[in-house]
Amino acid sequence: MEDYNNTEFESLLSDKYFKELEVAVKAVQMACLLCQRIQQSLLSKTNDHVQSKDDNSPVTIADWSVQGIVSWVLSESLGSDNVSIVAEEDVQVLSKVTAIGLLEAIVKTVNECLAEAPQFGLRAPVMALSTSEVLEAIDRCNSMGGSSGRFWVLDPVDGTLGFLRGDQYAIALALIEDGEPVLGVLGCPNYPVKKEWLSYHNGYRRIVSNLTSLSSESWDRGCVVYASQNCGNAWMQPLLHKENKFIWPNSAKQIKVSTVDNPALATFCEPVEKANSSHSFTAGVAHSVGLRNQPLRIHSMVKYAAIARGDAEVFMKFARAGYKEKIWDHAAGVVIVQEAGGVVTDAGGHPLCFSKGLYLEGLDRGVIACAGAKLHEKIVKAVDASWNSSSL
Ligand SMILES: Nc1ncnc2c1ncn2[C@@H]1O[C@H](COP(=O)(O)OS(=O)(=O)O)[C@@H](OP(=O)(O)O)[C@H]1O
Ligand SMILES: [Mg+2]
Repeated sequence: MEDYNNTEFESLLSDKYFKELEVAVKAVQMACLLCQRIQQSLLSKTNDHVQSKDDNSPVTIADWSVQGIVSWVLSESLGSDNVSIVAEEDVQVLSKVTAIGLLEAIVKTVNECLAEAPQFGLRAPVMALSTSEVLEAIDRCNSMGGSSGRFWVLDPVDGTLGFLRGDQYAIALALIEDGEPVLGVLGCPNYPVKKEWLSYHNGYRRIVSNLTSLSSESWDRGCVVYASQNCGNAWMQPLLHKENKFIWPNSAKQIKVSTVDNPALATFCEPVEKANSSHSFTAGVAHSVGLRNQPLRIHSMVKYAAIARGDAEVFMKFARAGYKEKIWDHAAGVVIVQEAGGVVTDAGGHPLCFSKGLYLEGLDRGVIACAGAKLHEKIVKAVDASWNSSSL
């Protein structure tokens, strides 16, 4: 990881999407702070057994509120006529009479968060947004994607389980133009900026910081990683801390994938839940290439950030037959890994297809992201060789 360098950032300054990137990074930074607060209050309750995403759960409030603020910030800065968003959550749910309490909590959370906009160099609403204005912002997230024009893709809280467990989750925002992801921004509110902290479970890091009154700054909790297509650079910024002012692009550092190209020396990264990706299949592939390291299991798209930052070399996701991968679970991560020097394809070696609506249509078996082309070629071959003997 190298320090921020003006010459490299020049390539972004002249980038076609520079304005969009700046607004997207600021919106995701704001959303990260919102999610950190909600996750903190969730974990400080005696309610240790929260394991579901019921209608009024904190993660539901976080999901909708992030959708509201990202949509509002993008529209305010870029013009609402230019903003079309595909997002995970279905707005119909909020129109139900039974959702009144939920809606009140969302409006409050959105307004608290938007009041902080000036800290990020953005305009806050003149008056607190009304319920109908919040609903209007959320309702803008009704695009169905497609192969032409521009649309944003948002996963407001990716890795619901990680969020509920006090572990990793991501806020993922990408811009797609004519079917191609051109910008990717991943907010990782619990992913440590310093690699040394990675070997400790997030719960442990939290306990240590409470016991020793280490502030979250001391272990640099949380970062935003981002990239613009064809810039050949990807960047990481720590999350903004209380009272600080966000200066674009404050303390951005360039990130690069690992240089390890021998699969036997690589670290594999995969979903935590074996229901989401076959652990036995990926263990078989790992074994076949002589890999000895334990897999790094991380909730959510933070896995893409881990590859882009060089914390792991291979990310594989092989869902059960019949499951269709969604575009919002991959778009941001793909741009970031590719610009950091990595390669992302399906198991047939084809690029992921973001132009056919909400799903990665035509995906061959699963997703493979690697730190470089040589390593990728070897992993694709190993997957092919293991596939026929697998039960997937
Ligand atoms: N059965 C199944 N198979 C594959 N993928 C699934 C499945 N169910 C859900 N999902 C999607 O996976 C998203 C969570 O990503 P991960 O698989 O990386 O999560 S985890 O590490 O297992 O927690 C998760 O994103 P969120 O819903 O935003 O959390 C889902 O979109
Ligand atoms: Mg998701």
